[in-house]
Amino acid sequence: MAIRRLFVGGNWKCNNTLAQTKDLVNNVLNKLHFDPAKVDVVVAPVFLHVPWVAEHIQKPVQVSVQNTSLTGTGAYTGEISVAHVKDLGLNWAILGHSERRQYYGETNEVVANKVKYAVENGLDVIACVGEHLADREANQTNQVVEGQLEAIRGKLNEAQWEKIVIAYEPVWAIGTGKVATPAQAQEVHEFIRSYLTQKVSQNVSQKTRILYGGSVTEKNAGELIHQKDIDGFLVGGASLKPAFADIVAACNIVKH
Ligand SMILES: O=C[C@H](O)COP(=O)(O)O
Repeated sequence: MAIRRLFVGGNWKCNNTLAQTKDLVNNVLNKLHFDPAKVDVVVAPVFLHVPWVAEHIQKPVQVSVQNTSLTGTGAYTGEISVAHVKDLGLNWAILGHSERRQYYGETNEVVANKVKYAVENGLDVIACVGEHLADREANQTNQVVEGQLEAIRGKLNEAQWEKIVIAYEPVWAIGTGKVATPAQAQEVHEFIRSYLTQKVSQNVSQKTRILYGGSVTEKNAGELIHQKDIDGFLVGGASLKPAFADIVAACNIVKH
């Protein structure tokens, strides 16, 4: 089995005043202790705070955006293009988060096109997938996740998967305190890995990091990270707190 470097993403969503962001960077993120050979740590502030964070955060913590435009630069009022992200020297974007899908009408097709455009223009992408509670109750979890992955797969060639991290985030577990059990998360992660083996390649399947997201805290991170196919987390609420340091510490390991 390939050894995959673990990954902890902090998705700050639409939270924090600039003062709170500065406090989080100065007092939590710039005091993290981790080995970048073992774990990538990537945080995604609101767009307006990204330049300040990018300038003041200490490496090896990296900075991501939470969305990018489907288009390049030009007459697209309100959008932020991949070129703007690259211009700040940043390399990461979260795309297809369920909140983008749910509140901003991003379909599988839109998400896949954004992923393709971002990857072709040099970004690494945290591509989010996950089912709603009704899907899970109707035993449709795998079908929903497969549909989301199929749309993305249709736009990428095999080499481009090197720039993809998948985040499995069951919508019913996001911000609800209802974390998936380690067994529930592992089951879907295993499904995603086997999807990659069958539909892309064994090599991509072994190399691609698959993150879990949904009510991850310092209390459950330790057990979740030891599941075979969980390669890290995309953390929402807890990434705004000092507890984020404990989640990073839980992932500062080499999994065999
Ligand atoms: O992107 C992060 C996920 O939506 C998880 O959010 P949460 O940790 O607040 O449940």
